[in-house]
Amino acid sequence: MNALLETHGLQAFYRDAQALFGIDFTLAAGELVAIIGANGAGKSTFLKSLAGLVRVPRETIRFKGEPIGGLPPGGIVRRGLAMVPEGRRLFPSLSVEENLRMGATAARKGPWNLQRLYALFPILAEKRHAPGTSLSGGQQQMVALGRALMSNPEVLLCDELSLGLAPIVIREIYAAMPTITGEGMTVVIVEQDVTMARQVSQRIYCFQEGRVSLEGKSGELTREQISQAYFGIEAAHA
Ligand SMILES: Nc1ncnc2c1ncn2[C@@H]1O[C@H](COP(=O)(O)OP(=O)(O)OP(=O)(O)O)[C@@H](O)[C@H]1O
Repeated sequence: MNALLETHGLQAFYRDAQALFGIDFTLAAGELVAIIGANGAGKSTFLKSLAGLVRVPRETIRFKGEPIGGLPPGGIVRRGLAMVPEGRRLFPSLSVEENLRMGATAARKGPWNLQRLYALFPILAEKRHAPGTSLSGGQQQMVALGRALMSNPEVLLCDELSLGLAPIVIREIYAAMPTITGEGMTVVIVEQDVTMARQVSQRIYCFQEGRVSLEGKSGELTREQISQAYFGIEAAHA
């Protein structure tokens, strides 16, 4: 596989506490890859490492062959990786449109602009002048996703888009993925909803206690393989 993004032996720490223990990961251009795993498995830490929010050694992450580990977050966005953080993190004092414009500060060229986003999520056009935090959870997630797209990334990193949302709203958000990937975007999602992860992704990595416990094509992994990798062998036999 020709890797667009790869990690080799990626380790990450919070002070003395180790959260990742040598993650090997590859992402080809145009793929949608899902990372699943139980709470505390290290999924968010992994995405944050890719986005420059957790400092890691330079050589452990390569984007287009160039080492980018530990670069400042702004430099990583300018290179073409954007993250949709867990919990949306909108700017509370800004309107929907102002929140979206904040994503465009990296000034990368590409197909995404306000007009395209409003076509993707028409409700955001209706609410463009409302404070971002006055929206429903699902609408806020659309703003968070839109804000990341406004930087016209090559790789979109999504941390738990479905967190706290009703199933119908989760489906609505994920319905936008084919349009997003149709533009040639490469996507990594962290997703607790394993059924949704299997449906939307081509490949899955399962993390367990800071390590990759399973990797494979989403359509080929069995439920048993996934639950063993997710919960650990003892729980799977319990
Ligand atoms: N800011 C932090 N300071 C110290 N330890 C942290 C911090 N953030 C995460 N950790 C620890 O790192 C490990 C991995 O956490 P992480 O949030 O990456 O897991 P996760 O798989 O994303 O879980 P969740 O689904 O709950 O978000 C856990 O042991 C967690 O307690």
